[in-house]
Amino acid sequence: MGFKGLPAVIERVFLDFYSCSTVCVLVGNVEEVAPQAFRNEQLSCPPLSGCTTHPERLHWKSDAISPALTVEHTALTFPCMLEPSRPLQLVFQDICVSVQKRPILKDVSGIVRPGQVLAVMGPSGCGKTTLLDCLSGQRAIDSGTIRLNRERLSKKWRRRICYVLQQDIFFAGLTLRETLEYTAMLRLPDKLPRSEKMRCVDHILEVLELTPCQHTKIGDYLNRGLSGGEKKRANIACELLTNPSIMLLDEPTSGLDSHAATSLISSLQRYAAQEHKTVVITVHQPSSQMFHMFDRLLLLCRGQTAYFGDVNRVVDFFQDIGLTMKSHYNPADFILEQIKSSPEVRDKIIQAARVARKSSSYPTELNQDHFTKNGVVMVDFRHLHNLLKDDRIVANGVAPIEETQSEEGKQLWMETQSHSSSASSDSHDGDFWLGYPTSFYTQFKVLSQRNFKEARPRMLSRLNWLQTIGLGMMAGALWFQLPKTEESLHDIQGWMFFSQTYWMLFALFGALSSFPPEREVISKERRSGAYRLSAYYIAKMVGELPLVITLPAVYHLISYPMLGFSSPSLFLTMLAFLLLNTIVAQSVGFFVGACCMDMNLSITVSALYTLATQLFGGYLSTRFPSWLEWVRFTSMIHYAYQNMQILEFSEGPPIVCGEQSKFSICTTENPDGTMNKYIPVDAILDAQGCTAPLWLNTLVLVGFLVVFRVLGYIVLRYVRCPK
Ligand SMILES: Nc1ncnc2c1ncn2[C@@H]1O[C@H](COP(=O)(O)OP(=O)(O)OP(=O)(O)O)[C@@H](O)[C@H]1O
Repeated sequence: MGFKGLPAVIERVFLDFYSCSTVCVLVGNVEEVAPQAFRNEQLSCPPLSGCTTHPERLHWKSDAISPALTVEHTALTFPCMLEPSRPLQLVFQDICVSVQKRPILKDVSGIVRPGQVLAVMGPSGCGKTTLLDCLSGQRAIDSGTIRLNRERLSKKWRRRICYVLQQDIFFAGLTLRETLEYTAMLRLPDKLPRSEKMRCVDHILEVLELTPCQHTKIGDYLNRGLSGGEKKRANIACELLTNPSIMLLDEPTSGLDSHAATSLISSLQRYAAQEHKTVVITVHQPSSQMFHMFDRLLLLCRGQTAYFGDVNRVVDFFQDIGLTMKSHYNPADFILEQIKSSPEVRDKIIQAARVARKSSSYPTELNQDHFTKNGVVMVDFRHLHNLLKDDRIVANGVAPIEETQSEEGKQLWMETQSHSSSASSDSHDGDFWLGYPTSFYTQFKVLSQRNFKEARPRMLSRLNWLQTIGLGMMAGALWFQLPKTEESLHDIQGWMFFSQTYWMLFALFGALSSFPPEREVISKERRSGAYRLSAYYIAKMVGELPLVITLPAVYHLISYPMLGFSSPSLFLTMLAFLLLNTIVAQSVGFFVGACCMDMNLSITVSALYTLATQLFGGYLSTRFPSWLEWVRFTSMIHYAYQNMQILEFSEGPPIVCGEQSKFSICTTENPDGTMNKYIPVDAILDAQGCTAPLWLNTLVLVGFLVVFRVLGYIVLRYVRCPK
């Protein structure tokens, strides 16, 4: 097989700005030719995966044996080596949803083809968001069907559908670019090199005109960052990155000025047309210019279809039932006014929409029996097929369309054929679309980096540094160079108890407050199938670890030597135990934060627990009513405090007995007639009614750590899982 001249063609294709996403149509023996061709050319970017590793994805004409290899390309505008996403036709039939027996959607049907934009309009509360929730698979429907091409919507499609929510949910402290970079690292497949992922980010920023503000923080109501419109576009940008087949956007234009809204819809419309995406947008009151950018319109009225069809025919539809629009009037305003005018007019419109369903121009895919007639699947793939033919788009699983008698261009696929083609398409891109896009390791790495970056300004804020240094100095000054005598014993224990309690509560409440804002982002990302919960959870623990131990370490560094430094090894051991206790308390904070959706409730629960754990810690009181004795064993401060005492009093300088000692060991003579000069550590602990050794206390603390972290995971996994 000769392919002289090919290098130039390939080079041209690949050096094009859109090089790496160019869909190649190789006509020839692809198994032999393509890999060799791509190998021979030292391409500036790794070869298109679809061309090399998945030859079946190519538009393949085995009978077209050409002496020269022909390479054609389409200007798909995704500038990186993403898998070409398979165009999907979205068909929903007779969707019914009710909440507490109140119908929210009633027999709502529609169809959107690849390259089309469907606008869902209607008065507030008519069910637009509910419909998008259903189409994204995030809300169960009572009856009806939702199909992508010919297959019913199921969980496996979730990564092909992107759902841009009405709310803009982000980490406020990250910049726009950081947000997009982390999204790209998490949601684009591992086989794409980092440089390619960054190219995708650059491209999306450019397409959505976000480049000038890429280094601006997202911001929130306290710290201003991106404007409302920029946040909206950032929201869309995050979803676009994954190159989905279907885009659902809930009111993307709300809060934007008329120009920004029109320009956004225009970008989306161009994007849908060029890249054959299926787009559904809910809008409230579009301008006339924006209205005409949509291809199809679904008008909802109290959960029922008031119109479904071409945008350009809606005015005629209203005219046919005697509702005439004045010239130069915005059709969007006109139809919404009619729908809201009076119950009679409303009923008339809904009735007319029902009649229209029976007309011959109504899409046949929306007929009840379309997908099941005679055991065959009838799909109108005319549009898809034309796209494939005209634009040389090669879509996974759509390529082997066999044209039968093409009455009105309809394709008749035997069930068996369609299934085999589907199976192959699903299997060859299964890793990306059906499994997670990235490995556990990548998810863990990226999420821990993101967690560190996001949490650092919060946990190591200037205020926290000031507080820590001030507190360390204050504690050091208060307990400065205490003599190791029985008279000072209570004060030394005071430093230990205070240091333990303060840092444990600091970590607990820190973990608690980090959860509510983070949970929204995590739920959104998990719903879209971006990563495993386990990867997030472990990454959160690891990413925040250096942050949670920094301040207690600084405090210890300042206050402990001021208290009285005896040896470096004791200093380090005390530090290690202080940090262990802090991490244990953080686990409790994770658990409570995961359990309680309500911040007030979680603060109340934590305050109760921490007060109890302090009271039973062994410093404030050593005598407990017998029926409350057991509570001290649930107090993490009890174990932490015991450990500090064991270390300090056994490894450090011994405590000299007081003149009028309350310890019997100091007042009782030894058998050899001598008196004890020092108070042994056991005697100090005995006085508090505790004698557990260091290893046992440590084991219990580690048990607290493991149990609460595992419980936190179980709660997030099974109780607070995003719907
Ligand atoms: N989980 C729910 N519980 C109770 N009512 C609900 C629930 N979900 C939706 N509804 C009700 O269903 C109706 C449709 O809500 P939906 O959010 O879909 O409307 P919408 O058309 O998107 O409104 P808007 O344009 O104001 O955003 C509303 O009356 C809403 O109160």
